Amino acid sequence: MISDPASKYPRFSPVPLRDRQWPNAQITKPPIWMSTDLRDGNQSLIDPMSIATKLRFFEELVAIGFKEIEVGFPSASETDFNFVRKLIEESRIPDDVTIEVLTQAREDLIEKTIASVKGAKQVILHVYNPLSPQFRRIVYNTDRAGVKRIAVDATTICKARCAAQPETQWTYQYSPECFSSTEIEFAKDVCDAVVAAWSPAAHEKVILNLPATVEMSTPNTYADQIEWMHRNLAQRENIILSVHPHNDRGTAVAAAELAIMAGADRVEGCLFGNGERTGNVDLVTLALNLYSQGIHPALDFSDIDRVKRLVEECNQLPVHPRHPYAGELVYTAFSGSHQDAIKKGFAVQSTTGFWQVPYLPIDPADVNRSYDAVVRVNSQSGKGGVSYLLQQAEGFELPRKLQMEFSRIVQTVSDNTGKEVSSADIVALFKHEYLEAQIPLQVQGCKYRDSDADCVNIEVSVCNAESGERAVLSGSGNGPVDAAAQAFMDHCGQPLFVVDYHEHAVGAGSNSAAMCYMEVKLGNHTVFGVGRDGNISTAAIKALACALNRARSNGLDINANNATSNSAAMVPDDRSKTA
Ligand SMILES: CC(=O)SCCNC(=O)CCNC(=O)[C@H](O)C(C)(C)COP(=O)(O)OP(=O)(O)OC[C@H]1O[C@@H](n2cnc3c(N)ncnc32)[C@H](O)[C@@H]1OP(=O)(O)O
Ligand SMILES: CC(C)C(=O)C(=O)O
Repeated sequence: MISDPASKYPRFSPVPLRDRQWPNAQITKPPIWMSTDLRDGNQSLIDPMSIATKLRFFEELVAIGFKEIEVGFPSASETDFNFVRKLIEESRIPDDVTIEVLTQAREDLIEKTIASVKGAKQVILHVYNPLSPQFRRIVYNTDRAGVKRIAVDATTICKARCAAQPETQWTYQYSPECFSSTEIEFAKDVCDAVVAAWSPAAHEKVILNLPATVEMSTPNTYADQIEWMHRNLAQRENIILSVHPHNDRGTAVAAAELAIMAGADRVEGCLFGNGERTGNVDLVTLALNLYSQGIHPALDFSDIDRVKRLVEECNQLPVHPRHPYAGELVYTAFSGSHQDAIKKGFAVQSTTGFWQVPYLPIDPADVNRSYDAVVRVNSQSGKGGVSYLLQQAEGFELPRKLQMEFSRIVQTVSDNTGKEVSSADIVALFKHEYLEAQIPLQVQGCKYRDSDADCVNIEVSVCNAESGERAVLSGSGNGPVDAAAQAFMDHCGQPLFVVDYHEHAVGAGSNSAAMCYMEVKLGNHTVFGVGRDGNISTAAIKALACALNRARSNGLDINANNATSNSAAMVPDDRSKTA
């Protein structure tokens, strides 16, 4: 970098438009879309597409809903010429789709281009030449009159050649290449002259396409340029005003949107922003930006991954994982507060009414992306994401404090591995930490004896999973949980108090089970236990046993084999069997 860029890069001069109207405008309908994937996109590829690949892409563009498709530069390559012939000769162009072909403003190239589309029902013939001072001076060594003459002469030639092929319905398109860096009055002068040379019939319109061939200014400046042209062009009523923004500054989408607000009727671009250098404006983003504002773009991206796969295969270029609406990671939240808000958003989101899930501008389902992939967990994640995935995968509804406890366990794993923790990993961790925490105490069953409304007497059969010893623990209380707590307290020799518990069913019908999450105070320790069983009381008793086991594995001194006055001592396995 040089210390004074001002000595190397002149600042862009704005156009004189003080009473600009576009800042107050709103976009209320989609523009006319024109896909130039098979021309501007194709010309920028490392390996340009074969005829077969172009055909696949063309068919996808038709399926998406494009009605105008620039299919190539037939005078530049045999592949493009033959591709256009194939489309026409094999009747592959639907009646409501117009193909477009590009040519330089040179007679020989115009002739070849017109020959390439012989037999087509309707064609947009697109002619361009650069007008800017830089190109006049450096590339073409001519003056204003010189480049204007090229444009007007080419238009006159096109007019005559098209008239000789009347079976085709022609639309003429002229692009003053480098429009955004051309003196604006001069660009208007050439465009007016071109339209006059074509002299459109009453029902006919000429497309004037004003490219930001290289994006050189902030998008508001481009919008000023478009509004200026919109207000000053001589035959505006006979003109479809089109824009063709490139993305050199990374603001092509904004430039296109502001240009529509400024009066543009039509946008040319490529899917996912392919194109020369940093690309053309991304039509997927533009379309889905409209969609997110409640305006149907008239393009179908309801299976965005299918479109993305096809474009990646044809272009041999990947779509960035964070590409708006389509990237692999864009319906994913890693950070805790985002996951929390998304989880809460899904909980309040109903099937009707406005979309209101925070952090997700559109419903992923609308582009056939799955909710399952919405939340992913790494070391930046919090309880929201972890518990969301657990709920999605297994239907477990963890109470808040348990969510906090378990997310710390998950975070330790992700900190240690430095990697994302998958949904399957989270389920396995949860099962290992809680549902399989059956050492030493494993609940085998329970019985109630002589119980009434005020007092439940319970006998819990347990087994020491390490030694195989068994015991029956007895307790009494005002309900099954209270009675079981009493039995376990006596057994482990520690004061035991159930702080909180939460239950719910998972699954349905014969596969349904009860889940119980229990917060237990053991001595000075608070610990969670989780139990799952077909019987709701047994699930609670298993949760209690789980809490004891976890307290012990966390270092709390619990004598699992403790015998007290009202509980049985553990006995070896065979003795209990024979008893
Ligand atoms: C911004 C864009 O993306 S524009 C589209 C760019 N795409 C392409 O160019 C597609 C591939 N192009 C090609 O293969 C070639 O350029 C061809 C086959 C079309 C033409 O090749 P060539 O005849 O060798 O011409 P080339 O493109 O090098 O241009 C040379 C001449 O054409 C003139 N020329 C270039 N562009 C234009 C234009 N748009 N209109 C009129 N004349 C032009 C130049 O002034 C130059 O003239 P000179 O020989 O008198 O100095
Ligand atoms: C031919 C024109 C429209 C072009 O591709 C450009 O200026 O980028």
